[in-house]
Amino acid sequence: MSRKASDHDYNLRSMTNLMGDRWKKVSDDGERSLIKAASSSSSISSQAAAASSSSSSSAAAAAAASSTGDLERAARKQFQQDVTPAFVYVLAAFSALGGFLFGYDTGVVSGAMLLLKREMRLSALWQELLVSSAVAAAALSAQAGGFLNGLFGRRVCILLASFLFSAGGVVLSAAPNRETLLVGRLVVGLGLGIGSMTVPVYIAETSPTQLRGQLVTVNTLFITAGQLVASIIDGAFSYLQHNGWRYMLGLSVVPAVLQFLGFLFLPESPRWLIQKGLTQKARRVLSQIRGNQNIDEEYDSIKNSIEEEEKDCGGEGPVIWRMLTYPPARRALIVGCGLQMFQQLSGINTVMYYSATILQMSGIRDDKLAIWLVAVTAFTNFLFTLLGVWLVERVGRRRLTLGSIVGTSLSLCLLAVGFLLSAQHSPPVTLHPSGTSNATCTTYLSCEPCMLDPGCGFCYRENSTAVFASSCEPINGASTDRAAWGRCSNTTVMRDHTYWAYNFCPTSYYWIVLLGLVLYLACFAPGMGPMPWTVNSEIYPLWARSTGNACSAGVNWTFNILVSLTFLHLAQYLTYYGAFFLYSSLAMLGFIFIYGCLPETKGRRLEEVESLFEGNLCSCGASDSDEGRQVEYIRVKGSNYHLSDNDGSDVE
Ligand SMILES: O[C@H]1[C@H](O)[C@@H](O)[C@H](O)[C@@H](O)[C@H]1O
Repeated sequence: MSRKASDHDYNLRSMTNLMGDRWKKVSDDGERSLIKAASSSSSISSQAAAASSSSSSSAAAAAAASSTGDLERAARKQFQQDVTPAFVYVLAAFSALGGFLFGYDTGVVSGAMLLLKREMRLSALWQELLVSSAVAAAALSAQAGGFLNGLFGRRVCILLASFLFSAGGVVLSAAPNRETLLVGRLVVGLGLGIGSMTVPVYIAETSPTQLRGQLVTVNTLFITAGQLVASIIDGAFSYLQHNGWRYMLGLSVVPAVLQFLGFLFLPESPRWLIQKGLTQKARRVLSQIRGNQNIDEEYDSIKNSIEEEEKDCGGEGPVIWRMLTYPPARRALIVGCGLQMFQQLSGINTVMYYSATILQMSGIRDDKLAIWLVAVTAFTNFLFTLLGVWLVERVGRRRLTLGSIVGTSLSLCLLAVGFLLSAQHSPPVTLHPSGTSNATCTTYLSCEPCMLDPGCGFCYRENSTAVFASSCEPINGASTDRAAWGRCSNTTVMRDHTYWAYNFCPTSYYWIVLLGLVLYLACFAPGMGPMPWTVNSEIYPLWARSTGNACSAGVNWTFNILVSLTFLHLAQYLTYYGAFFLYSSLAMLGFIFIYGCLPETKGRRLEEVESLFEGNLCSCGASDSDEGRQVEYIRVKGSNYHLSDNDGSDVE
């Protein structure tokens, strides 16, 4: 069937001629109203039908638009109004509170620990336990989340996660001793695991195709917002030496309760309902979240795909076994877990954690100021994730991830070069006091080996041109913020220009490291930060979606903990530059993996994505050419969408 453009239609073919290279144009100009849709003619017909059913306002809007640019803008705006009822945004926002809690609870603990270790006299082991227990619990509970999602649905799991976040927050803020703190962190960790795997799935399953990438990416934006707010709260309450940590850890209860209350009223995912045979309810929910659109086609497509899946993949045994033995699902699982693994191996959490030190290297030695500057790092991460939200539906997941990981790898190299130059020009130790309890520290000849020894720190004076009167001294017990004795045993910043550097060396190459840090965040945050979550929410067939996301979220948390726990040892054995060169090479490996294996899912219905994994695992990259099979539709002036294939011909 050939769709004719009405008199009022804007002819896409002539428009694209006018534009020359349409793809470049689309990504160059966000206002262009070319919206790509999947190639299935059925999906097109329903979208077009839906669009034509509410056309009167669009005519008025477009009539006012006189230039091509205005027409395109009007078309895009009208399209979004017609196709996306506000309810979808409400759903996404309440769900993404889970992302916020993810970011807040993982971010706030470092600031809380600074106060806690003094007040509760925590040993290094207990500090490590309190930080890592939540992440370890998350890695495990993500697996349980997969099972619970399949059994009770997305909504119940989000309710459970927000309940755990709230309960954990209350326990933490009221904790009388370290054992109770540990229980609180474990409860929060259980919430983290379940929430982190459920929220992206729920958003993906409720969003319309053309907005799905953006809305799921908003969840990662909320993660970075949570990290940003955590760093601000850490900064603010660090002045409250007594009980400040109770507020830091307890404040997460607010968004958690808000999410819990919201989800008492929000609906279950229609896809899960159809899978469970609750078809009437599913239709009601679909109508509710699709507003004035005709839902028949979407409903039928989900239902058909479930029936087909049951025929094709309805083998016996646990879902994970069926996934491993059914090639398309197995390939999707490898891609999903690989993406999450490479996200963490690119060192994001080390770089974020280490940013305070990098900033101290740049000459900011006041601890309080360094805490605030961590908020600047978190803000940069947030800002560039926002760029990712804007780019994901414009350039697609594949290109965004590839570009991001190349940039990430190069900026890690730059960071490493900065550290290498700093190490090569490390200031010498000029004073060697004798007769002290820790003889090893006093034997180091320069700052670099002294700084890399976890038991020692560098104490020095400096004027505008050089470092002098420097010594390597043991730390004061478990505390790393001052020396055990001598000039640096009082406080971190001395009045007479004597400084204590625990995990950095004074260097004039700090600007390279600082540049590396900014470039790293600018490259990582739009792509490698959000895309692993976004892609995982889309690539599994419905029967395998909960389990697939549970596994990949588990991989994310496991590598998160592995990378954080090994960083200091890595730095000790390989030095800082060695560690960052290693992360850079791992990111390069990640590039090869993504180039070979990640297909483009943009513009495809969730039910259509499985077909992308039907070839060989590493021929997915070829799916860039799938764009040749996609069509674009645009609605301007009148009531119809004009459909055109990539070669400009009308769609049959
Ligand atoms: O996608 C998120 C995000 O990039 C965060 O900044 C990071 O801390 C998480 O580990 C990651 O999973």
